[in-house]
Amino acid sequence: MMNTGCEGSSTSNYDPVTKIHRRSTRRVVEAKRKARPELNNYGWNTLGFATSFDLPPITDTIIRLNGSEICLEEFRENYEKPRIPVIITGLTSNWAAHEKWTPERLLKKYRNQKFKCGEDDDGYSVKIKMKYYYDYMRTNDDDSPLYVFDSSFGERHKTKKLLEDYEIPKFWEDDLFRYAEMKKRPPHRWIVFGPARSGTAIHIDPLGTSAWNALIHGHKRWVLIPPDAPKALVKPMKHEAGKHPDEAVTCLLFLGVRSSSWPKEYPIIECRQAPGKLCFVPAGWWHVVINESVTVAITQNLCSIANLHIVWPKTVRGRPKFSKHWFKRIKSERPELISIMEASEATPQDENSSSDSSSSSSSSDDSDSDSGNDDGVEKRMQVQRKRRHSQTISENKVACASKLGRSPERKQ
Ligand SMILES: O=C(O)CCC(=O)C(=O)O
Ligand SMILES: [Fe+2]
Repeated sequence: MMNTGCEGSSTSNYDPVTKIHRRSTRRVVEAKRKARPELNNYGWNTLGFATSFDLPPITDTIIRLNGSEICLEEFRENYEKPRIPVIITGLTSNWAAHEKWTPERLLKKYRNQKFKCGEDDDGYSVKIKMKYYYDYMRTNDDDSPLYVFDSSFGERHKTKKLLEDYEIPKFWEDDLFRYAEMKKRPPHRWIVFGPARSGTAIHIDPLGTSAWNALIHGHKRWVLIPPDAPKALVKPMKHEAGKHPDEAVTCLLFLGVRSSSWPKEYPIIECRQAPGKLCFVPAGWWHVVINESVTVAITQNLCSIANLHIVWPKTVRGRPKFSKHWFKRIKSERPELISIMEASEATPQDENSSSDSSSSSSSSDDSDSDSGNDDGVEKRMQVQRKRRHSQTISENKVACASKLGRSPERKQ
């Protein structure tokens, strides 16, 4: 493990028991208090997942493609339009990120830069310096650790160079949100890094967008569930969710419990993602993602021609002010698309859309997430504002965990 250097340069700052610098401990404690105050008394490692949480063996059922062998039209017709999730190789081989985004190199270069690792109760970002988070990533034993999920790295002077280390792959260059003014458009790109057991709870991405998620370092496990699966099937009820209702670990335990009775009409896709592979999540698909180890990834959400008919009505409902601005820009830059937008408003909504308030995204506010919030729907982190449940179901969880460990039959 690399020497992170002494904060304050005094060796007395180094705690040989925790193997981290004392200031890291303090900063992490502060971030945790703000991001998840409901765990202050309960504790972050109470469930012992660091030693007991095992993912079941995987039956990897996702379609894999070599992106360098297919053209945009093929991708659009065969995968994007029919909304089929795929893992794509061959799109990131020339990215500098593969060299530059190891945890160690990120630490070295962005040591004193702050990244967002949560939101407080009032919706403000909780940020932590890379050097403290790095210590945390390599030493924590939390059940569901803090996760860096930062959408403004590309706008900050000291971190915007990260944009040079990757490029938008050819399949998603035509993101129609790019016609909106940068300051007005919804958050659309995130650098994401975190340790084992961190991840993203089950959600549908906001505003009917699709997403690509390119993994640079480590391994992720994905579970993807078709858009028409009812929320009650995919999400744990409050009484089943315990202290981590909106965490990836809980969702995976819950889906494991459900595996034997899973209805065949909603076939689950599971996969393991390795570095250099990119996961395409079509509009409307539920997904839960867990990191098997320390991972570093970049993800972007977009509106393409293929999902404009889904995105537009949701944007009108969810971001009325922005939608007016965007409509004007599309009208002047891509007038041929206006008919798709107008027709979509008149057509019945996509599968989960009546409940899509619920389905929508990581924002995962059950009451409404991609509707009714016109000023900053953050893809993942509004989840954290909803974590105010206090049921104790640890016995249930232990039962779930052991079942999950034995039961790989989640695939259909
Ligand atoms: O890498 C992850 O944790 C998943 C991210 C995700 O699903 C999202 O950004 O919407
Ligand atoms: Fe997502």
